[in-house]
Amino acid sequence: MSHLYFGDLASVRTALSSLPSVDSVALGAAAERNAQLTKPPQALGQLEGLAIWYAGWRGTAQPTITAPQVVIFAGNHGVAARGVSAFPPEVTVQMVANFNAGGAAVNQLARTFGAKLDVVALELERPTDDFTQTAAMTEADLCAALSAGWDAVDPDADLLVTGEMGIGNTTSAAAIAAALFGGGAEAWTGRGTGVDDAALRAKTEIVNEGLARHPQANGDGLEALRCFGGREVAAMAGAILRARHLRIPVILDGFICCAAASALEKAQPGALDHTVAGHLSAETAHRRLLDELGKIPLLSLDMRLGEGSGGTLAIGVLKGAVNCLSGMATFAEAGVSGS
Ligand SMILES: O=C(O)c1ccc[n+]([C@@H]2O[C@H](COP(=O)([O-])O)[C@@H](O)[C@H]2O)c1
Ligand SMILES: Cc1cc2nc[nH]c2cc1C
Repeated sequence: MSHLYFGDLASVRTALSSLPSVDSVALGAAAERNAQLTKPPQALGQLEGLAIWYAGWRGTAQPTITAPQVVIFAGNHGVAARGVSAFPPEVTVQMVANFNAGGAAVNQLARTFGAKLDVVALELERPTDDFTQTAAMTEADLCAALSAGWDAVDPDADLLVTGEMGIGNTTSAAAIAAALFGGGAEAWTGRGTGVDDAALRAKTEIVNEGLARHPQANGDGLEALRCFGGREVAAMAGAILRARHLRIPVILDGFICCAAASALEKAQPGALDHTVAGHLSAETAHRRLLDELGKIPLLSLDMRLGEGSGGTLAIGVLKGAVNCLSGMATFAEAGVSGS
């Protein structure tokens, strides 16, 4: 096997405990610039804070977004054999082919907003173990998935969206969220790709079985990732962590992406300060998860596709916000009278 960035969980913990923080000088300079732009105070609403946040992480008061990267991680889940999805597990590899051929929704959205799209398939022929029987992953599997995510981030990107494809992964995400935030399986289990009422009841029971089998995952971000999977979920966490070390701001996608991000936040509070929530998914527990993370979604369009689609759509909002901060004239420059 080729060299892994994370050889063991101790190295992951080291990466989590050495996070760079925002550039407070750039943050202050961006806020000062924003206050001088030709608009009534706060008239651009949430776009103002959004652009200032981006400027702080990029270390400049007049940033631009010219190299956004979308990465879609794909993985298969042992628990999918329990009938937790409305679709069969082979859809994961079939959709990877569709991403690579340019035929998926996220391909169109990435092109619309000038983002490059990378697809990373993670051992699709070797699903994780069924988490009701045993941990979804070994420590070595978890380190490999986190490393794949870490390695997938382009150091030259100036914005990252992490997305996923994995039949069964709303079951995995529900278990992670329940382990990290409590409240029981009922609070976190939803319809995913669209299961009916009977399948939703069975899915909820499966999440409960998993929680009962892995009590040591409660409140423990890395252990929850390992026990409940999947590889694509852990890889998103690895990518979000790498982006932090590179000071690349991240737009989070839907429920599964936010479950992955939650593992980082639990392991190291503040680990998501370089991220924003791209959208509110129609997966019902996403709102609760965003509340736990203290994130306000940029968009709310009843999307529940995954594959980074909501986060990618939000690139347009962030680009608009940043272009206003960096491109607008000040009152003095434009000769416009202030209040
Ligand atoms: O992003 C979301 O909030 C989201 C909500 C529901 C479903 N999905 C996508 O649907 C798949 C998981 O659904 P399921 O029913 O197989 O667990 C996976 O490929 C996700 O990308 C994604
Ligand atoms: C067709 C299909 C496309 C997807 N894209 C992300 N998750 C998905 C799940 C399904 C079932």
